[in-house]
Amino acid sequence: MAVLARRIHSDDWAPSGVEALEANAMLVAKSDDNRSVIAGPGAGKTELLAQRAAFLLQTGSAPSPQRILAISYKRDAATNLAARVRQRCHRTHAARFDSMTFDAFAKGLVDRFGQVLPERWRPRPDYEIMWTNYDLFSEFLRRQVGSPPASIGTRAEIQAIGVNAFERRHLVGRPLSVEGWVRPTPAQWAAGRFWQSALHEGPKTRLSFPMIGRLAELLLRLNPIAREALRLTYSHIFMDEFQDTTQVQYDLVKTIFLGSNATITAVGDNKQQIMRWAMAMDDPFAAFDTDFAATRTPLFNNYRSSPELVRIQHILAQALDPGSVQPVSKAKPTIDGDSCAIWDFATPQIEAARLAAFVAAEMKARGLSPREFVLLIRQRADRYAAVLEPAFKAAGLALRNEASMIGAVALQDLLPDEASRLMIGLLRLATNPRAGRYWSECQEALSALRGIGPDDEAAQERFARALDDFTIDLAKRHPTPPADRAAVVALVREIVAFIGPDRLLATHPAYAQGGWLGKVLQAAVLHLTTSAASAPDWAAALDTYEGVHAVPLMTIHKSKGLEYHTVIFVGLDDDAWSRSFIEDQVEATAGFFVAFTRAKQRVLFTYCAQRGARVTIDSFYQLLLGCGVKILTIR
Ligand SMILES: Nc1ncnc2c1ncn2[C@@H]1O[C@H](COP(=O)(O)OP(=O)(O)OP(=O)(O)O)[C@@H](O)[C@H]1O
Repeated sequence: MAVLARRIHSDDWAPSGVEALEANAMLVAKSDDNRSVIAGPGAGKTELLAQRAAFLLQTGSAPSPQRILAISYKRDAATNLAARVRQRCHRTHAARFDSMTFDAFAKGLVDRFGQVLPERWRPRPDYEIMWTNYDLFSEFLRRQVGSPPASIGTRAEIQAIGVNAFERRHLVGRPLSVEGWVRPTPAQWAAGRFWQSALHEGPKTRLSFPMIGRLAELLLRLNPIAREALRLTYSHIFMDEFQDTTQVQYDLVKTIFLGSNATITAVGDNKQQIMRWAMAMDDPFAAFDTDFAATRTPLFNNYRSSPELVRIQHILAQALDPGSVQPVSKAKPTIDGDSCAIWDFATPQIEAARLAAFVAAEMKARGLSPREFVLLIRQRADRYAAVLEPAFKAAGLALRNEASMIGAVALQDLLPDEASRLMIGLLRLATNPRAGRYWSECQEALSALRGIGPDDEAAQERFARALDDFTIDLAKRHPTPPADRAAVVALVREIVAFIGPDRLLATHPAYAQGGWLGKVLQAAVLHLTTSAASAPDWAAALDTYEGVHAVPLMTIHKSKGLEYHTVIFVGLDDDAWSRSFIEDQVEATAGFFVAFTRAKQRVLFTYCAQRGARVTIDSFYQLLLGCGVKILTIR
C-alpha cells in the first residue's frame, strides 16, 4: 500500500486498506465535532479510528505539531490501533499518533507532574504498583485499619463495609478533595487511612492503577499549566472500547479536555461490556453525550461474520439490548453445513480427540492455518489444556495455552510486548534471507526509540547501516539457534544492548515499575530456550516462540477485539459459568456474546456432563436453541 506524505484535500481523501467505509463511518472519519459511535461486533469501530487518524493527519485537519491521542483499555488494543495507523499513513504522519492505555497515560502524568501534588497526596518518586484484590481489601478492613475515632464511628461500622464496594465506592469512587475528607463517614475514614498508608507509610509508596488515575485527575485539576500543555499538545482524542471506561478514567478525560478545543471520538459496544467487575461505568456513552454534547452515530454493517452468524448474533444481542438493530453482513459465507452447533461428548478425552481430528481435517480441506482457529474457555485454562494438548499432539497439531505463565509473565502478555517483539524482529531480520517486512519494522521502531526523527534522512541512513552491520554480524556468529539456556542468556543480552535498555525504560515508563523489564526479559529467555530446544533451524525456533503453527487456547477476556475463522467454545456448562452468571448475569451474557462474535464463519460449543450441569446457564441454551442451533451427540 503506497502511503503519501503530501497533504490531501479533504474532498479528495479516500480510505486506504479497505474498499469503502459505510456512509456513517465516513461521516465520523471526517467529522469536526465530538462523536459517540455505538456499533456491534465487527462493525469496523477500530478500523474507523484508524481511518479517521489517516484523514486527520493526511488532510492537515490535525495540524502539525499537534498530535492525536488514542486511549484504549488494554495494551494489545493500543498496539493494534497504532499498527493499523502505521499501515495507513506515511511515517511522518504516524509519528504524530500516540496510542496508549489509560493506565499508561495516567501513570505518565503522575510520573511527570506528581511531585507538585499537595503533600497529603504526593507519592514518593520511586513508587511501586500495587495489585489489589478482594483479600487485600478484606484484610485491610477486617484487621489492619482498626477502630476509627469515636467522633467518626465504631469498629462495627468499619467491619460492616462491603469489601467489594470499598474500592469502587469509597477509595476511588469520587475525585479526590485537596483537604481529604473533612467530616468523614466511617467508610471514608477507612478509605483515607488506606490512601495515607499507601502513600506515606512503609518503605515505598504503593499505588494501584485506579489510585494513580485519581491522583492524575487531582494534579491536572490543581495545575492549569499542565492541563493547558495537554490541551495544546492534542487536537483530537480517540477512545476505543469506550463501554469499559471506568469513572476514574472518565473523570480524568473530563478534567483535561472538557471545555477545550480538542475533538473527541468515542467508539464501543455496550453489549460487549465485560469489565463491570473492573469498575466500568454503567453507561459511559450517555454521560459522554451529555457532558461533551456528542453526536451519536450508529454503524450498520458487520464486516467480520457470515450472514448466518450475524443472524444468530442479532438474537443474542437482543437479549442484551432489545432495541438493537440487525446489522448487514458484508462477509461471504465460505463453509457448507451448520454455522453453529452444540456438540455433546461423553468424556473430556473423547471431546479432545474429536476436536483435534475436526481441526486437522478442516485445516486440510480448506487450507486454513492453525491460527485461524481458537479454543476459548471461560477460566482455568490449565485444566482444559492438560486434556486437550496431548489429543492435538496425537492428531499432529500443536495446541498452545496462551494463558500459561512463563516465569512471572503470561505468554499472552509476552508475545505483544515491545521488548520481546523487537528481539524476535531482530532475530528474524538476521536469520531470514527474505526479511523485508522485519527490516522496515526494526528500522522504524528502533530509530524511534533512538529519537531519530522520521524526516532526518541522514541520521536514518546512518542508523540503517548500523542495523545492517549488527544483524549481519549476529547471523555470522549465531548460524543456528542457541543450544542451552546460557547461550540464550548471552544472545538476549547482546540484542538488548543493541536496542538499549535505557531507551526502552525512557520510552515505556511501565518497564521501570516493579522490575517489569527484567521480568519480561527473563520470560523471553525462558521461552526462547524452550522454543529453540528441539528446533532444527532459526525459522522453526522463532515460529515456535511466536506460536505460528499452534492453535491458540485462551480465555474469553483475552479474545476481545480478535477474530478467527472458527471459534470453538469448550465447556458451555455450569462448572465454568455459574459463579459469574450468579454474580452478574448481564456481564456473563456479554462475555458469551463476545466469545460468539469473534467468529467469521463458524462457532462450536462443547458440553460434557462430567464437567458440570447446564441448569444455571439454561438461558444460554434456550437462546441458542431459539436461533435454530442444534445439539448433536458426538461419539
Ligand atoms: N470498511 C471496511 N471494509 C472492509 N473490511 C472492514 C471494514 N472495516 C473493518 N473491516 C474488517 O472487519 C473486521 C472487524 O473490524 P474491527 O476490528 O475494526 O471491528 P470492531 O467493530 O472494532 O469489532 P469488535 O467490537 O467486534 O472487536 C476486521 O477484519 C477489519 O479489517
